[in-house]
Amino acid sequence: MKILALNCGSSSVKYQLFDWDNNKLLAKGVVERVGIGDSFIVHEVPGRDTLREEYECHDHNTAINLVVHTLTSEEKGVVSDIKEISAVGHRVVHGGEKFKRSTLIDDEVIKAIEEVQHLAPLHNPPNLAGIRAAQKVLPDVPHVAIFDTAFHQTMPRHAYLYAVPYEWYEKYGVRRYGFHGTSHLYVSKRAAVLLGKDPRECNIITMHIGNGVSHTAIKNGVSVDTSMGLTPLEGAVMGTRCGDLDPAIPLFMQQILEIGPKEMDTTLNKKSGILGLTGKYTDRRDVLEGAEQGDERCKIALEVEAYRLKKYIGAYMAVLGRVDAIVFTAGVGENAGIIRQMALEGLEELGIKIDKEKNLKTRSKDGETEISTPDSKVKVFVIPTNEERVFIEDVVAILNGTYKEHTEYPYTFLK
Ligand SMILES: Nc1ncnc2c1ncn2[C@@H]1O[C@H](COP(=O)(O)OP(=O)(O)O)[C@@H](O)[C@H]1O
Ligand SMILES: CC(=O)OP(=O)(O)O
Ligand SMILES: [Mg+2]
Repeated sequence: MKILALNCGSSSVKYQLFDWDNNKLLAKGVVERVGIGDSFIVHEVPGRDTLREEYECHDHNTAINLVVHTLTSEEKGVVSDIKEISAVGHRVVHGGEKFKRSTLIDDEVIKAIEEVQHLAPLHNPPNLAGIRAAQKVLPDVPHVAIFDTAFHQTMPRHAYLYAVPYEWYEKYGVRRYGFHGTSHLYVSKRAAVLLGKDPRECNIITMHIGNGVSHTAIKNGVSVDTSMGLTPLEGAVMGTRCGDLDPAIPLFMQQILEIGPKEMDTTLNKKSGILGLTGKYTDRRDVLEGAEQGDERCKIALEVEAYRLKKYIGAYMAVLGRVDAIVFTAGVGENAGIIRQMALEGLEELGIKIDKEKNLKTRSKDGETEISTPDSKVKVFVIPTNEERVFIEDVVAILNGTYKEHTEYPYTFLK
């Protein structure tokens, strides 16, 4: 059984093709700059040279066709016929309150995803475009939706409710949903394996720091609080998103700048965060280099980002009471030792001690690594995330009728 995992972002399509029966990754890759111009595909097949090819993709439909063409092409491909693909798993960022688990896609599911797409405007529309395009090229196989929000549906109401008129929740679904669920699920379970414990006995803080950034407090294996909210705009400082803010600021600035809510929404989602603070960069590699060369705005951006990370660690330690481990993951969390150090320094009294040298050296390519000292009460791990692995396992479990709640261990990566 060969399963295709698709993660359609606003301007990219990430994919993995996995041979389940032989437990083997056949290929993975990404189409970048979809709909922007100068798009290209990076296609990796284990044991072969990585391929990078320019190919203009004006929309997600073209990008999905390119992915399928690349996977089935004679010289670059890994399957000879598209019919070898048995099912497709799609990341869907916002599932609202309706989806507490992964679900086989039908017209009703698509309708429900459409109904909440205004809550994740950067994410759900491309997710839907990806589903439609993939259904067109693979009409006869099951397609499964895997929701970012599903993992967080265990949050208690005191964590997911905002202190606004209660009818906003009842009538309009205004509450905290949380995102990056498959990443928080994957790395927290892997942390339990590293701790040698049952995930249901572990209290873990997961720090997903990529372009989008979110943190989760996981108590006895389930999400009890998370930093993103109604939309993926709340919480940490992100590449282009502001994160936590005095809610008066947008109203105040809308009046001063004489702009409407749409423009404000664009500013907070696309022109804030690291980009807003530096005025030029979103990629932390650029920011780190800038800071090293003395650029004051890059230094400020790093300080603000790291300080916010530290605040969430403190908050979630209070939420959990006892913490077994803190996990850093995603592009920045896995690779930027200096940002991890800035977030963790000064927390020794709280039982968090870092091996400074090891931390600074640790990168994604090193695999799962403990960066705390042996006498640190709280273990700190860098764990490369693998959201697509969760998609694939959910698809297989749904097809086999063995799908269970995640606390009941359907996942093979727990071994
Ligand atoms: N070596 C590195 N040092 C610092 N940051 C890095 C490094 N490698 C990648 N990143 C950061 O990771 C980000 C992308 O992370 P990723 O998890 O792939 O995000 P997303 O899935 O949200 O696109 C980049 O914007 C970049 O800032
Ligand atoms: C929800 C979210 O922010 O996702 P990403 O990090 O992929 O942008
Ligand atoms: Mg991501």
